[in-house]
Amino acid sequence: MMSTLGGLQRYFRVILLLVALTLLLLAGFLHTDLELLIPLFGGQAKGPPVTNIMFLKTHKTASSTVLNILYRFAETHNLSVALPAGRHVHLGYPWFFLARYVEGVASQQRFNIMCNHLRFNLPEVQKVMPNDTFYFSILRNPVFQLESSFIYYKAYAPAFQRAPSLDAFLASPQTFYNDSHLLRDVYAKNNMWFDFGFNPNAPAEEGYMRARIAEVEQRFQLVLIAEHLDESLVLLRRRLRWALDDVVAFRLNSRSARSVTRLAPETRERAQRWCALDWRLYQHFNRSLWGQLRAELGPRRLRGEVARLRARRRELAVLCLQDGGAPQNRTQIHDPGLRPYQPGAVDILGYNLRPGLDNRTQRVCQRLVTPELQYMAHLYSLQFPEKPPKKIPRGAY
Ligand SMILES: Nc1ncnc2c1ncn2[C@@H]1O[C@H](COP(=O)(O)OS(=O)(=O)O)[C@@H](OP(=O)(O)O)[C@H]1O
Repeated sequence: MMSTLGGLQRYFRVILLLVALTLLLLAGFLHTDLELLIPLFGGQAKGPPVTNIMFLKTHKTASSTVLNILYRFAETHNLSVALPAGRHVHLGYPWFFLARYVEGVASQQRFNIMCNHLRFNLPEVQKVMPNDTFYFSILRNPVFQLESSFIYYKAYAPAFQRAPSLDAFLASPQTFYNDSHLLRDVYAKNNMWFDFGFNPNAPAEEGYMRARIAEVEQRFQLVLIAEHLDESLVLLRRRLRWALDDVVAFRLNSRSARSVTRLAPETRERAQRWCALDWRLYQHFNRSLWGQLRAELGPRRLRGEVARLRARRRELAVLCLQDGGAPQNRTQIHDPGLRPYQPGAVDILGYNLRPGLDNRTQRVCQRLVTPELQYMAHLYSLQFPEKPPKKIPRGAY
């Protein structure tokens, strides 16, 4: 009798193992999102997808790539976006955000998604966004963020105009940077700190920095890190309970290699000291991201999720993009609607779509590669068909 029971138990274990293996194989074949199966085994992913979201779009931090994710989600789910009013292309930046910078704010109670450039000002944001809004942002290593800003805003920021190079600027920043030019020079010092609504010229005192970082931590449920964008997107996806395809994105708004300057070690150290507030902010949230990843996923699961995200991105690149998926410079992008804004002499890269795509695929692919300004103008026309369409500033064409 005992041996018959033991035999039956073994038999059931083998059957269970076979069922689990079959499910895994099927999921692989059908590209099924395994997390959809996780609730069956008592895992996470409870509740509907999060649809009320505020993304603080910091500058030169991969934020246009994240914005594309949000615009696509808004468009495919018919959600309202708090877009800049009238002919504007951002929400009052570099002034503190005010609710009246949003188109239609008087007639619409609240919006689902807010993600255009603004300087963070919580009480005014709360006038536009619902109480249960998910707040998140993104930071990048301030050394590379500053290097990117220096080239991108060279012709615009007085501090950069006067400096012959970033090396020269950082060797003697006070020669070029003047507090009284703050509005145009916000890109020249602690720009991410400024975007969060803080004073970029404040002394880097420990107590002050700690207090401001605590404020950010209290309001923002997540801060992504550009150097670890895929890991960040895995976590974002978990928090928002979104599908894998919702967070897959191509790299947008990147410069050609010829526009990127290699920095000497002493220039990097100077940049860290010059942007000490940003440096502290970045270090804190980089540590915090990895702490959350360890606690919520662990290294094996994280590796798996990142691999799936990258595999899907490669698949979409093969499906959608011409030229083997490599980003192209402005003269090589055939469709003006896909050509990103080009400030000054910088070469900002974009993509060409593969010709002959069927309508549905074309729509999916086009959304993935539409630059920020063109996408904003498109959403604006959908949301406000009665208003004159947004004009894209010169430089995009
Ligand atoms: N996926 C991913 N991973 C890492 N880095 C990325 C990614 N996507 C964009 N980028 C880089 O982000 C820079 C552009 O940042 P933004 O889009 O925030 O710029 S902007 O403020 O909206 O103009 C720009 O940096 P630079 O090329 O150094 O200028 C992009 O290359």
